[in-house]
Amino acid sequence: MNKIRISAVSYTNTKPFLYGLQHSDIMDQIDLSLDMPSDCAQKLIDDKADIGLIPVAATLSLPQWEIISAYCIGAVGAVKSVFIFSNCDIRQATKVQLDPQSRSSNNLAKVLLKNFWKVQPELIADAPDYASSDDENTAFVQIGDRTFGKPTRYKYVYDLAEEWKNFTGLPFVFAAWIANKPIPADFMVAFDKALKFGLDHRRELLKELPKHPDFDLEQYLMHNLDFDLTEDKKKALYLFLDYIKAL
Ligand SMILES: C=C(O[C@@H]1C=C(C(=O)O)C=C[C@H]1O)C(=O)O
Repeated sequence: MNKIRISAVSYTNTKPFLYGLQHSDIMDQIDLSLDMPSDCAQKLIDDKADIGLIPVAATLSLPQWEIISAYCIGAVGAVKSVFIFSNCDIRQATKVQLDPQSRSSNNLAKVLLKNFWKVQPELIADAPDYASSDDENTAFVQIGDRTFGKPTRYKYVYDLAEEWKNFTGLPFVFAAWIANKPIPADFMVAFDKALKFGLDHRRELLKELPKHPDFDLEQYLMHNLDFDLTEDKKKALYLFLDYIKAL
């Protein structure tokens, strides 16, 4: 049988899932690659992967897709790794530079700017150095491990999962395990069992991970990230997709 090709996110947020997969027999059935989120999405769109932990915003570019797991990369309140960093209040920003590695958070920023903050800064998708600008009124989106320790460096810091909660009262789903074709049911059961093993062993995993001097990894993996794809998170996911379609 051909191996099932899986693209997972290469950030710390996905380490519990990797721990579970690497401690299970399912590794023999899969061909696993670790990619930045925008590439996870592109691999599923180009049919270079069968399953991806993809930014949920990218489902809008897939002709066929199905959620195949009860787990996700989500948050109920502040997530601590998805931000708009700014030197001015976001309502005064004239430009917002987007993170090329992101699909969901760039869209979340757009949804919040339009519907929550009700402002229309210029959105820049391909800034040569998107995370730095001399201009006081240029803000930027950034996701993942590159944000660790950064919130103290900016005058205005917006945690986008927290702002979404302020806006909608709902949790948020950044990425979900999505397939672009039917996947055998017995594989899905074994896959979720492996993911759950990883989540249940986060304390063991934490002992293996390098320490960050200015970031609380334990708080992040145990509390800020919320991995259960609950009914409320699904509701938030479909609401988010509706907001993106209306941009
Ligand atoms: C919480 C995070 O969620 C992520 C954000 C994503 C996006 O913006 O497209 C995609 C996958 C997740 O890794 C993060 O990266 O920090």
